[in-house]
Amino acid sequence: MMRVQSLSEGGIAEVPPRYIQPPEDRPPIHDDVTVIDNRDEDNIPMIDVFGFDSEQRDAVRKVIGDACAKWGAFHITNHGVPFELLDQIRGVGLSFFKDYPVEEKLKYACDPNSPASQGYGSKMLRPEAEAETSTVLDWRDYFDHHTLPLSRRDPSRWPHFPSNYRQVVARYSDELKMVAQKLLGLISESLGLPTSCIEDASHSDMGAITLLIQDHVGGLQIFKDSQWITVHPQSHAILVILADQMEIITNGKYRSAQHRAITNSSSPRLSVATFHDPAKTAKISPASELISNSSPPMYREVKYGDYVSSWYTKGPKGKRNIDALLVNS
Ligand SMILES: O=C(O)CCC(=O)C(=O)O
Ligand SMILES: [Fe+2]
Repeated sequence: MMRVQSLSEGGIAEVPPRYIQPPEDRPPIHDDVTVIDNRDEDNIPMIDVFGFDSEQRDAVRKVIGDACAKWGAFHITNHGVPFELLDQIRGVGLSFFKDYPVEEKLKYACDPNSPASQGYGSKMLRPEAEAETSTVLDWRDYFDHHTLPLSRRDPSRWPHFPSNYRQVVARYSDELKMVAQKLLGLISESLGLPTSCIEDASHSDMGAITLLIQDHVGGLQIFKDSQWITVHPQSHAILVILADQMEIITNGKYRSAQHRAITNSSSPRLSVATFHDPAKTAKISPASELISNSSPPMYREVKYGDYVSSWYTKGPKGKRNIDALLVNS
């Protein structure tokens, strides 16, 4: 089974064509470092959430609402997750990929035939896509963990190396779940919805946001106002990215942020993303409180599980998947 790491370390002179994006999807190249820089005032908002202190709630809710409407993504600080835990999760992740042989890691390989299967993987082509030369693969390997609800958590499926890996992943996912819940409450309230609205709609614990941290290498970009904005690494902040279900529930008032990660020719890069998703059985539709004659529903109702299936069939290109639910499409 192929992994990008084996290709990358195998002494090849050039990246195989299968991994190269078409010119229109590539960032411009400056001095051999493919990073677009942007002025500070254009950069993604940095929001102090003051430890989710109730005294600051009104003010924090307001800035979060603005960031959700304008950006669909923002950094938060004073989130309560210990810095040492952020460093530990990056540390065990990097060590897993860097310090152990691919053969050992393949013992945790994900099932290439089932979407979002837990384990060590890299994007591969389904047999029917092999012939389709337009399909581009991601130049990355990943490890997908199912962490919550606890009924889905089976740490024996997670790496046993480095030795603290499982313990750190469990602690990290528990902490990040609390942050996600607090953020979803604030985001609901910022639209005048009940605090629990987005949680209820999801039926499980979560709405639909991604919390991401990256290492010092950087390369993540967010698409805003027809340009790609580089998200500079902030070692102790957490990046919040609104996902598609949030755009549906808020009837487009808040947008899901299109994003991508670009590679460079000198350093490997690590990021850790936690995905907070509705239950597969949850029906997602615009919140009734946000619907009126002047603001008719923008999206049709969808069962989250069906949305996930269509996402894996079509792949994550652009916003195609959510656009399929537009009422006026
Ligand atoms: O590499 C990154 O930081 C982006 C990862 C990402 O967007 C994802 O896994 O959905
Ligand atoms: Fe993503």
